[in-house]
Amino acid sequence: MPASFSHAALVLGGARSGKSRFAEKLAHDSGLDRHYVATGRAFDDEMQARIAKHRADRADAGWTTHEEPLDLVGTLLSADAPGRVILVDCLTLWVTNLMMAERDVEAEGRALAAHVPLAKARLIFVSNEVGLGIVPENRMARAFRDHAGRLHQWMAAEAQDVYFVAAGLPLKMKG
Ligand SMILES: Nc1nc2c(ncn2[C@@H]2O[C@H](COP(=O)(O)OP(=O)(O)OP(=O)(O)O)[C@@H](O)[C@H]2O)c(=O)[nH]1
Repeated sequence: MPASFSHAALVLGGARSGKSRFAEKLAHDSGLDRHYVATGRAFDDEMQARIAKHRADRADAGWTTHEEPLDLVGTLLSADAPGRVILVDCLTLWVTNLMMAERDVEAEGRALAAHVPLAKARLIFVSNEVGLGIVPENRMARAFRDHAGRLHQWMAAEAQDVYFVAAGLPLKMKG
Protein backbone atom coordinates (compact mmCIF):
# COMPACT_ATOMS: atom_id res chain seq x y z
CA MET A 1 0.00 0.00 0.00
CA PRO A 2 1.55 3.37 -0.96
CA ALA A 3 2.22 5.63 2.05
CA SER A 4 0.57 9.02 2.09
CA PHE A 5 -0.36 11.90 4.37
CA SER A 6 -2.93 14.69 4.36
CA HIS A 7 -1.95 18.08 5.84
CA ALA A 8 0.91 17.27 8.21
CA ALA A 9 2.89 14.13 9.01
CA LEU A 10 5.27 13.21 11.82
CA VAL A 11 7.85 10.52 11.01
CA LEU A 12 9.60 9.04 14.03
CA GLY A 13 12.32 6.41 14.17
CA GLY A 14 15.73 5.49 15.54
CA ALA A 15 19.11 6.39 14.06
CA ARG A 16 19.62 4.81 10.63
CA SER A 17 16.07 3.53 10.65
CA GLY A 18 15.36 4.85 7.15
CA LYS A 19 13.05 7.59 8.45
CA SER A 20 14.59 10.37 6.31
CA ARG A 21 14.34 8.31 3.13
CA PHE A 22 10.72 7.42 3.94
CA ALA A 23 9.88 11.09 4.63
CA GLU A 24 11.52 12.13 1.35
CA LYS A 25 9.41 9.56 -0.47
CA LEU A 26 6.24 10.89 1.18
CA ALA A 27 7.20 14.38 -0.04
CA HIS A 28 8.04 13.11 -3.52
CA ASP A 29 4.79 11.14 -3.85
CA SER A 30 2.75 14.22 -2.87
CA GLY A 31 3.62 15.69 -6.28
CA LEU A 32 4.06 19.12 -4.67
CA ASP A 33 6.92 21.61 -4.93
CA ARG A 34 9.47 20.22 -2.43
CA HIS A 35 11.28 22.23 0.23
CA TYR A 36 13.73 20.76 2.73
CA VAL A 37 14.54 22.43 6.05
CA ALA A 38 17.73 21.06 7.60
CA THR A 39 18.23 21.71 11.29
CA GLY A 40 21.53 19.80 11.36
CA ARG A 41 24.92 21.48 11.55
CA ALA A 42 28.23 20.08 10.38
CA PHE A 43 30.26 20.11 13.60
CA ASP A 44 32.76 17.53 12.37
CA ASP A 45 33.97 15.69 9.25
CA GLU A 46 31.58 12.79 9.79
CA MET A 47 28.52 15.05 9.85
CA GLN A 48 29.90 17.02 6.91
CA ALA A 49 30.14 13.81 4.90
CA ARG A 50 26.59 12.78 5.86
CA ILE A 51 25.21 16.17 4.87
CA ALA A 52 27.08 16.07 1.55
CA LYS A 53 25.54 12.66 0.84
CA HIS A 54 22.04 13.89 1.69
CA ARG A 55 22.55 16.91 -0.56
CA ALA A 56 23.77 14.72 -3.41
CA ASP A 57 20.76 12.40 -2.97
CA ARG A 58 18.41 15.37 -3.25
CA ALA A 59 20.37 17.20 -5.97
CA ASP A 60 18.57 15.89 -9.03
CA ALA A 61 15.18 15.54 -7.37
CA GLY A 62 14.03 19.16 -7.44
CA TRP A 63 14.41 20.14 -3.78
CA THR A 64 14.93 23.65 -2.44
CA THR A 65 17.07 23.46 0.72
CA HIS A 66 16.90 25.82 3.72
CA GLU A 67 19.40 25.46 6.58
CA GLU A 68 18.19 26.77 9.93
CA PRO A 69 19.38 25.42 13.29
CA LEU A 70 17.20 27.61 15.56
CA ASP A 71 14.43 29.72 14.00
CA LEU A 72 12.34 26.87 12.66
CA VAL A 73 8.95 28.61 12.84
CA GLY A 74 10.38 31.69 11.08
CA THR A 75 11.79 29.49 8.32
CA LEU A 76 8.49 27.63 7.93
CA LEU A 77 6.64 30.95 7.72
CA SER A 78 8.98 32.36 5.08
CA ALA A 79 8.75 29.18 2.97
CA ASP A 80 4.99 28.80 3.48
CA ALA A 81 2.84 28.67 0.33
CA PRO A 82 0.05 26.52 -1.07
CA GLY A 83 1.24 23.84 -3.50
CA ARG A 84 4.37 23.15 -1.46
CA VAL A 85 5.48 20.40 0.84
CA ILE A 86 8.06 21.33 3.47
CA LEU A 87 10.08 18.51 5.05
CA VAL A 88 11.83 19.32 8.34
CA ASP A 89 14.75 16.98 9.21
CA CYS A 90 15.00 16.72 12.15
CA LEU A 91 13.26 17.87 15.34
CA THR A 92 15.69 16.24 17.78
CA LEU A 93 18.64 18.16 16.32
CA TRP A 94 16.55 21.32 16.58
CA VAL A 95 15.91 20.55 20.29
CA THR A 96 19.66 20.02 20.76
CA ASN A 97 20.42 23.35 19.07
CA LEU A 98 17.82 25.16 21.22
CA MET A 99 19.26 23.65 24.40
CA MET A 100 22.82 24.63 23.39
CA ALA A 101 21.63 28.18 22.72
CA GLU A 102 19.82 28.20 26.11
CA ARG A 103 16.48 29.00 24.45
CA ASP A 104 13.09 28.19 25.96
CA VAL A 105 12.63 24.77 24.37
CA GLU A 106 9.09 24.30 25.66
CA ALA A 107 7.87 27.68 24.34
CA GLU A 108 9.56 27.12 20.96
CA GLY A 109 8.10 23.62 20.73
CA ARG A 110 4.60 24.85 21.50
CA ALA A 111 4.99 27.61 18.89
CA LEU A 112 6.01 25.01 16.31
CA ALA A 113 2.99 22.82 17.09
CA ALA A 114 0.72 25.89 16.93
CA HIS A 115 2.04 26.72 13.44
CA VAL A 116 1.04 23.31 12.00
CA PRO A 117 -2.74 23.86 11.56
CA LEU A 118 -2.13 27.39 10.20
CA ALA A 119 0.35 26.41 7.47
CA LYS A 120 -0.62 26.78 3.82
CA ALA A 121 2.05 24.28 2.80
CA ARG A 122 1.82 20.63 3.69
CA LEU A 123 4.37 19.64 6.32
CA ILE A 124 6.47 16.58 7.14
CA PHE A 125 8.51 16.44 10.35
CA VAL A 126 11.23 13.84 10.92
CA SER A 127 12.46 13.11 14.42
CA ASN A 128 14.43 10.55 16.41
CA GLU A 129 12.54 8.51 18.95
CA VAL A 130 15.03 8.72 21.82
CA GLY A 131 12.86 7.65 24.75
CA LEU A 132 13.01 3.87 24.49
CA GLY A 133 16.30 3.12 26.27
CA ILE A 134 17.30 3.17 29.94
CA VAL A 135 17.26 6.46 31.88
CA PRO A 136 20.33 8.47 30.77
CA GLU A 137 22.96 8.97 33.46
CA ASN A 138 23.51 12.69 32.99
CA ARG A 139 21.05 15.52 33.61
CA MET A 140 21.44 17.16 30.20
CA ALA A 141 20.65 13.91 28.40
CA ARG A 142 17.58 13.37 30.60
CA ALA A 143 16.37 16.91 29.87
CA PHE A 144 16.92 16.33 26.14
CA ARG A 145 14.96 13.06 26.22
CA ASP A 146 12.09 14.76 28.08
CA HIS A 147 11.99 17.77 25.72
CA ALA A 148 11.95 15.46 22.69
CA GLY A 149 9.21 13.25 24.15
CA ARG A 150 6.96 16.20 24.97
CA LEU A 151 7.52 17.82 21.58
CA HIS A 152 6.65 14.55 19.83
CA GLN A 153 3.35 14.40 21.72
CA TRP A 154 2.43 17.97 20.72
CA MET A 155 3.41 17.38 17.10
CA ALA A 156 1.59 14.03 16.96
CA ALA A 157 -1.55 15.74 18.27
CA GLU A 158 -1.39 18.30 15.41
CA ALA A 159 -0.36 15.87 12.66
CA GLN A 160 -3.05 13.92 10.81
CA ASP A 161 -0.59 11.13 10.02
CA VAL A 162 2.13 9.69 12.27
CA TYR A 163 4.59 6.96 11.24
CA PHE A 164 7.20 5.01 13.18
CA VAL A 165 10.03 3.68 11.00
CA ALA A 166 12.22 0.74 12.04
CA ALA A 167 14.55 -1.28 9.76
CA GLY A 168 13.34 0.79 6.81
CA LEU A 169 9.71 -0.26 7.43
CA PRO A 170 7.06 2.37 8.21
CA LEU A 171 4.42 1.52 10.77
CA LYS A 172 1.43 3.84 10.64
CA MET A 173 0.50 4.96 14.15
CA LYS A 174 -2.12 7.60 13.32
CA GLY A 175 -4.22 8.46 10.28
N1 LIG B 1 22.94 21.48 7.25
C1 LIG B 1 22.39 20.54 6.50
N2 LIG B 1 22.00 19.41 7.10
C2 LIG B 1 21.44 18.45 6.33
C3 LIG B 1 21.24 18.61 4.94
N3 LIG B 1 20.67 17.48 4.47
C4 LIG B 1 20.49 16.67 5.54
N4 LIG B 1 20.96 17.24 6.67
C5 LIG B 1 20.92 16.74 8.03
O1 LIG B 1 21.23 15.35 8.07
C6 LIG B 1 20.53 14.74 9.17
C7 LIG B 1 20.06 13.36 8.83
O2 LIG B 1 21.16 12.57 8.46
P1 LIG B 1 21.59 11.16 9.06
O3 LIG B 1 22.32 11.37 10.33
O4 LIG B 1 22.32 10.46 7.97
O5 LIG B 1 20.19 10.43 9.30
P2 LIG B 1 19.71 9.41 10.39
O6 LIG B 1 18.61 10.12 11.09
O7 LIG B 1 20.79 8.82 11.23
O8 LIG B 1 19.21 8.21 9.50
P3 LIG B 1 17.80 7.81 8.97
O9 LIG B 1 16.98 7.32 10.13
O10 LIG B 1 18.06 6.67 8.00
O11 LIG B 1 17.21 8.99 8.31
C8 LIG B 1 19.33 15.62 9.46
O12 LIG B 1 19.35 16.01 10.79
C9 LIG B 1 19.49 16.84 8.56
O13 LIG B 1 19.29 18.05 9.27
C10 LIG B 1 21.65 19.84 4.33
O14 LIG B 1 21.51 20.07 3.14
N5 LIG B 1 22.23 20.76 5.16
